[in-house]
Amino acid sequence: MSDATGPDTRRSATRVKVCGVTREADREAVVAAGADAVGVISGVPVDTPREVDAGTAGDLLAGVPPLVTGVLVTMPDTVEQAVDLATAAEPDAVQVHGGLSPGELGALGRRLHGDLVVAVDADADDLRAYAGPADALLVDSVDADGGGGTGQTHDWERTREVVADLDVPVILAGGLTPDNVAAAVETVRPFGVDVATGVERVEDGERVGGEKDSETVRSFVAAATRREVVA
Ligand SMILES: O=C(O)c1ccccc1NCC(=O)[C@H](O)[C@H](O)COP(=O)(O)O
Repeated sequence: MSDATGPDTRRSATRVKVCGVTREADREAVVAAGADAVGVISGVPVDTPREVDAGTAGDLLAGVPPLVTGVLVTMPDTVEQAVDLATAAEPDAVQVHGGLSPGELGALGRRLHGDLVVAVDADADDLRAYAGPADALLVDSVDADGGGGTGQTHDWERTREVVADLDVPVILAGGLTPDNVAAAVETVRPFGVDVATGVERVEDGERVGGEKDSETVRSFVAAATRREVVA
């Protein structure tokens, strides 16, 4: 904890996950930037340029080096579906969005080899119920289907209360960018932060969905962790 005289160790230890990696070169850029986790999205019913097929997810996750966490991000209809995908892709952790109940998430967690990250709507009332089966709770600005990658921020003050209230590590997501992530960390004091669209490549003023910009990724990690950007 920070005080008037000492360093703020919680602040400097913020973990960073970069999500929606679809290409090997982007995975390498994310790792080189010093991110703690690489998210690969597969098995989602929503239309997103960040989704890859199960085989590609497995290949991308297999190339995540030791000491960096490869996260499979999915929206299963059933526990079985998530187990099958995780068995095929062999991630270090699984992040689940969508409609599984807390009971189903508990059953899923018991069948996974790695950690279970449960993504929840920042506006939901029953966050505590979802924290129970989760190894970490990802508090996100989700769309009507429960999917992420919306690029929208939410009420950080409320999420700060969630962080203070729950014992489980909380990862802040939703509309984070290199420009706002330091303020978000300062306000929410999360265990970690997560970004997808905020580090994508921009061409002719338009964001290119599914493609990361290595410079922006580096700036994001540096801003989230207060590290210097190394050219
Ligand atoms: O990114 C997606 O398109 C997506 C679709 C369906 C389920 C999950 C998805 N993303 C999960 C993430 O962890 C994102 O990083 C998170 O929602 C934050 O996204 P953004 O607001 O774009 O930073």
